Amino acid sequence: MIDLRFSDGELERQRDHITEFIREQVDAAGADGVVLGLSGGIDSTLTGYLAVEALGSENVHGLVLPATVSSEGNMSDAELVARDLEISYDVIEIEPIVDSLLSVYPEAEGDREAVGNARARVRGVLNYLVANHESRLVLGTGNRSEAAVGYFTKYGDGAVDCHPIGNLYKGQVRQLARHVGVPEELAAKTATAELWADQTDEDELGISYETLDDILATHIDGPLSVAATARLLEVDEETVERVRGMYERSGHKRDVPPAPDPLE
Ligand SMILES: Nc1ncnc2c1ncn2[C@@H]1O[C@H](COP(=O)(O)OP(=O)(O)OC[C@H]2O[C@@H]([n+]3cccc(C(=O)O)c3)[C@H](O)[C@@H]2O)[C@@H](O)[C@H]1O
Ligand SMILES: Nc1ncnc2c1ncn2[C@@H]1O[C@H](COP(=O)(O)OP(=O)(O)OP(=O)(O)O)[C@@H](O)[C@H]1O
Ligand SMILES: [Mg+2]
Repeated sequence: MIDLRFSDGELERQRDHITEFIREQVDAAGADGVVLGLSGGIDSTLTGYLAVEALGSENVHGLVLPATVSSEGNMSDAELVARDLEISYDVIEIEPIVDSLLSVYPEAEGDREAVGNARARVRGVLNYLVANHESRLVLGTGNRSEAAVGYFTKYGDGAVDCHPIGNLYKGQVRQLARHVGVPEELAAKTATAELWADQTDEDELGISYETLDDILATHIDGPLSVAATARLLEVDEETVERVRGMYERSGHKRDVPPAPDPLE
C-alpha cells in the first residue's frame, strides 16, 4: 500500500482550489449557480458541500431522484444533506420516466445494465432541465478513480458541465469530505451506484478502492511499469493488468466523440 492521504495543509489547499474552480466555472459561463444530483453518497455530498462553500446556499439547487431500487436510507441522507446545507431541492421519482421509456421499447425490459444506465441518463435529463430553466451549470460528482476505469454511465452521470472532484482518488474524496465537515456516517458509507438492487462499486469492479487507487496512482497516472507496480504494492501482475485494461477500454468515455478527418 502507498499513502495517498493529503496532509492537513494539502487538504486546505484542495478545498480552496476546488471552491475557486467552481466559482471560476460559474463566472466564466455567466451562470446563476449550479444544480447537482444528491444521492446520499459521498461523491455528491462532498461536491454539494464544496459548491455551497464556493457559491453560497442560494446558488446551489439539489435534485434527489429516487428510483425503485434506491434505498430509503440513501434517499433520506440525500435530503438530510440538502437541509443541512440549506439549499433548495426537489424530490422527483424517476421510475415513471424509466417505465415510459420501456413502454416504447419493451425489448430492454429486464436488461439490468441497460435499464440501470437509463436511470442514470434520466437523471441527467432532469439535471439539464433545471440547468436550462434556471441558467445554472450541472456539477458533476465523478472522481478520478471512477473516471479512470470508466465506472460511470456515458451521458448519464457523465453528462455534466464540470468535475470539481475529478482529480481526487476515492480515498481522498473520503478524506476531504471529513475535513470539510461531512458527517462520519456519510463519509464512511459503502459506495454504490444504486442502478440495480444490491449493487456496490467494489463488488462490480472486482477490486477494493484502496487497491484501485494505489494502482492508478502508481501505474496509470504514475510512471511505474506493470511489474514494478505489482512489486511495490504486493499485488498480482494480473490485477494491475486488469486495471490497465479497464482504463484502456473506457477511453471512449473520457474523449470527445470522434469524427473522420476532413478529406484532403
Ligand atoms: N470502444 C468504444 N468506442 C466508442 N463507444 C463505445 C465503445 N465501447 C462502447 N461504447 C459505447 O458505450 C456504451 C457503453 O457505455 P455505458 O452506456 O456507460 O455502459 P457501461 O459502461 O456498460 O455501464 C456503465 C457502468 O458504470 C457503472 N456506473 C454507472 C453510473 C454510476 C456509477 C457510479 O458508481 O457512480 C457507476 C455501472 O454500474 C456500469 O458498470 C456502449 O453501449 C456503446 O454505445
Ligand atoms: N438517487 C439519486 N438522486 C439524485 N442523483 C443521483 C441519484 N443516484 C445517483 N445520482 C447522481 O449520480 C452520481 C453518481 O453516483 P455515484 O454513486 O458515483 O456517486 P455518489 O452516490 O455520490 O457516491 P458513492 O460513489 O460513494 O455512492 C451521484 O453523485 C449523483 O449526482
Ligand atoms: Mg452512489
